[in-house]
Amino acid sequence: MSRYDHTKYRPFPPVQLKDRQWPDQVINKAPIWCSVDLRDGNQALVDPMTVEQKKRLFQLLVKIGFKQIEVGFPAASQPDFDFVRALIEENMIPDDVTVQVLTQAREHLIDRTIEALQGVRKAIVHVYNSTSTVQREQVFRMSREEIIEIAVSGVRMVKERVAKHPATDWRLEYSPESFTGTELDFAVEICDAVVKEWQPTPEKKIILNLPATVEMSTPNVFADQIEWFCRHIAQRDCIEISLHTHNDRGCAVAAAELGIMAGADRVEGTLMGNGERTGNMDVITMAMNLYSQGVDPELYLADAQEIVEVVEACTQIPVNPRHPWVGELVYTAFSGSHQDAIKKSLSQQKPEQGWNVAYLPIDPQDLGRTYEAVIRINSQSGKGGVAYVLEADYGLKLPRWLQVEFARVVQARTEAEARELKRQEIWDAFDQTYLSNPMLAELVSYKLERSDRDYLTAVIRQQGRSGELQGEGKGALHALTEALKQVLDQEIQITEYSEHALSTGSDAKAVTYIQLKVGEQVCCGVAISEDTVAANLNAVLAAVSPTLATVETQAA
Ligand SMILES: CC(=O)SCCNC(=O)CCNC(=O)[C@H](O)C(C)(C)COP(=O)(O)OP(=O)(O)OC[C@H]1O[C@@H](n2cnc3c(N)ncnc32)[C@H](O)[C@@H]1OP(=O)(O)O
Ligand SMILES: CC(C)C(=O)C(=O)O
Repeated sequence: MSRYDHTKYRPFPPVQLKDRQWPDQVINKAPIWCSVDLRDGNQALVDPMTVEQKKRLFQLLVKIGFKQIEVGFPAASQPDFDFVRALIEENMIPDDVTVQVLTQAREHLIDRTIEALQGVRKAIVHVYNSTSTVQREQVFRMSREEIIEIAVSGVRMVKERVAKHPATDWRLEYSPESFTGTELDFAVEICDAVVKEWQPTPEKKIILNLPATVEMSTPNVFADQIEWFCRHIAQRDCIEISLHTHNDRGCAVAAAELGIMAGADRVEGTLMGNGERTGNMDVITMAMNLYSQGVDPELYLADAQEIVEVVEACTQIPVNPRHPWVGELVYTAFSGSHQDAIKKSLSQQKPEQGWNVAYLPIDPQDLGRTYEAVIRINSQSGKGGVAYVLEADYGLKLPRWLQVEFARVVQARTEAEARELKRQEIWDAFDQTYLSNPMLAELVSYKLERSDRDYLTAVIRQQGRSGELQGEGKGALHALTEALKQVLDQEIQITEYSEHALSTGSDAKAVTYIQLKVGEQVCCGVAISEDTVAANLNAVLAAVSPTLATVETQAA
């Protein structure tokens, strides 16, 4: 019999809430954020953070703008205790930041927790106990009443102890841990009992934190749980409802978002979602989701690279290159149709109309990323991407027909080498193909006499051989093609032509792109020169070079 047997699992029961209101809500302001990186994040690490690592991460959290930071479980270990002491004794906590600490509802742990907080200006003491059916029945083996008693006596112990330290501004947070696995009526009953014991006021609210300790359902069911809870809890005006979602099903952010729509005020989470098992709710993702909707997330995430570096250094967990908003590759398109759309959209942006770029939900520059990294070239890329690179880095605005031709050159290389081509390599390929190929014929000098017709005398060189061409026509280009017709003994027709300035100022250069039909053959040439006429002539010479090279006598 296979162990891979889904029938041993039961579906999560839906919440009976027919008139749910949350689906019509819109999030139009940031929730109260609380970082739990230094506690939930820390407790899930292979090697918990040292005091020094915790200090570094704390400073980053402050810089980002968190006003509430859970700094640890001081009764858990000496480093956790020492870190809280260091924050207080080294005066590291800004006036507008409140530190939060977690403790079980056990007397010796509460004593040690309060001891760690001696002298702090303000603090949130966070007490939890498990309330879910499975924990009550299998772990604690207690009745509902006994579980309520753990919570209420824990809160009472905190209340008695903090009363002895009136100089500190104390707040209480209570978590019915494993809320998602708790019957809703019981979650409300135990929280009502805690609220009654603590006696909060509308001015000094208690925080009731409803954790998806384990994510057990789709986020809409979690939102139903939150809306049901908010409707049934007593003294709602004295309570801040907080969420603490985990990512077991990969929906922690979605659950927190829907939970806010369902009436919660506050969200706990970690940077990049580090935390137990699949992690905590990722604050960066949720904050940037708000930002991308035009809502101020009230967290400053512009130094995304620094955030990634500090988190990686403190957690020893690398950030996935596909991580929402801050991953290395999340603003990069390799695929042709994406590149084409991004290139076209970017060129049409009007700041006064707001950001509206295909495939880029935000402007990467907001998070310190460059447009250069947006388009990278491999065998999935197309002409638009190649053209974008040449324009962004080298100012070349390739006409469409040349984009098509050069993209073939790049495609052949990426396929042959089975790898990405770096931007410099794209330029090198362009340069070698069109500009500095040793077999190209080039103009050494020219003389143009203008009257009703133009008379051109040009000295050219190709592969060490030089010679003179003479022709007349309407303009220099025409005169040169007429001269070349004689030499090559073939019809020459200019089928495409375009030119533009390459830079401005005294060192301005012109670039000419030309497509010719030489006999039945279509050939392209590109030339760059400070002299527009020379650029035009050289582009024609470049285009005819393969044919010219086969003519024995013409330039010898
Ligand atoms: C969902 C969460 O993330 S909750 C936070 C979890 N984080 C941590 O546990 C990290 C820090 N924890 C620790 O370092 C340790 O667990 C300590 C120091 C707090 C406690 O250690 P110990 O007392 O040795 O053991 P342990 O944690 O296994 O304690 C379990 C006992 O506490 C009881 N208990 C567990 N949680 C709670 C609680 N929140 N409130 C009251 N009692 C609790 C259990 O029923 C069990 O009782 P028993 O000894 O009678 O069987
Ligand atoms: C202590 C609580 C809030 C917790 O970490 C959880 O339930 O995941």
